Amino acid sequence: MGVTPKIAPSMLSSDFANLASEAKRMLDFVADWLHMDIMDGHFVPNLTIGAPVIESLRKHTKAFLDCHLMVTNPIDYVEPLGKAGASGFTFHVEENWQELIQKIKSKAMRPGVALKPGTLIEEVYPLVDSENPVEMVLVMTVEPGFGGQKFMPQMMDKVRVLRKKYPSLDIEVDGGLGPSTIEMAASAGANCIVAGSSKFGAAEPGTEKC
Ligand SMILES: O=C(CO)[C@@H](O)[C@H](O)COP(=O)(O)O
Ligand SMILES: [Fe+2]
Repeated sequence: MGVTPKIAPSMLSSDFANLASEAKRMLDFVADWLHMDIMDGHFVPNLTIGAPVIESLRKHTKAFLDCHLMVTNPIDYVEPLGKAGASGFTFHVEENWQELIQKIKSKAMRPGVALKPGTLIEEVYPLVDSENPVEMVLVMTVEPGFGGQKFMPQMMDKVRVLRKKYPSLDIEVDGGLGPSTIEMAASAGANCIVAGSSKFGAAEPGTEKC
């Protein structure tokens, strides 16, 4: 694509007791967006944060809060997250996507759809081709649920196919991205890179964008 990808540190790897200062540290060094993983302990076997935490963080930053919903019934989260100040609302492919997209937009958030490693790429086409489309596709490069897992390079085929079909779509990759994998994702066509453990584990998260 030839553009510098956006970097979205996953706050899941931050020190939650110091969320505001951790966010500031990332924004000062490297972050374009802050990636917020919302997990309900049901859709995935991990429980993280919800609207109250987004609301608290919003008081400390104007940054784009890129919320990745790993929950059963994401529609129940639209209103509270909209009120809390979320910027992006990315849900995993599900049947009632039309209503979901409409509701997300009505709360002034940016809708996105996420693909687990086992989800076929064809499943997102209707959501991107719709008259009321999602504005981003998130390609998961690990199984959802936890930070610090190993990048799955075979997911780059999905990124390449999506980039070819949708030249101006935002394509985000999420899971196991770091110095040795970011280049592979960017050259496949990803223009938003989520990086959790690699950024928070680094003494210096780096000033480079990619
Ligand atoms: O959505 C998820 C995990 O389900 C991610 O956003 C991870 O939190 C990314 O962390 P790293 O793999 O970069 O450590
Ligand atoms: Fe995520």
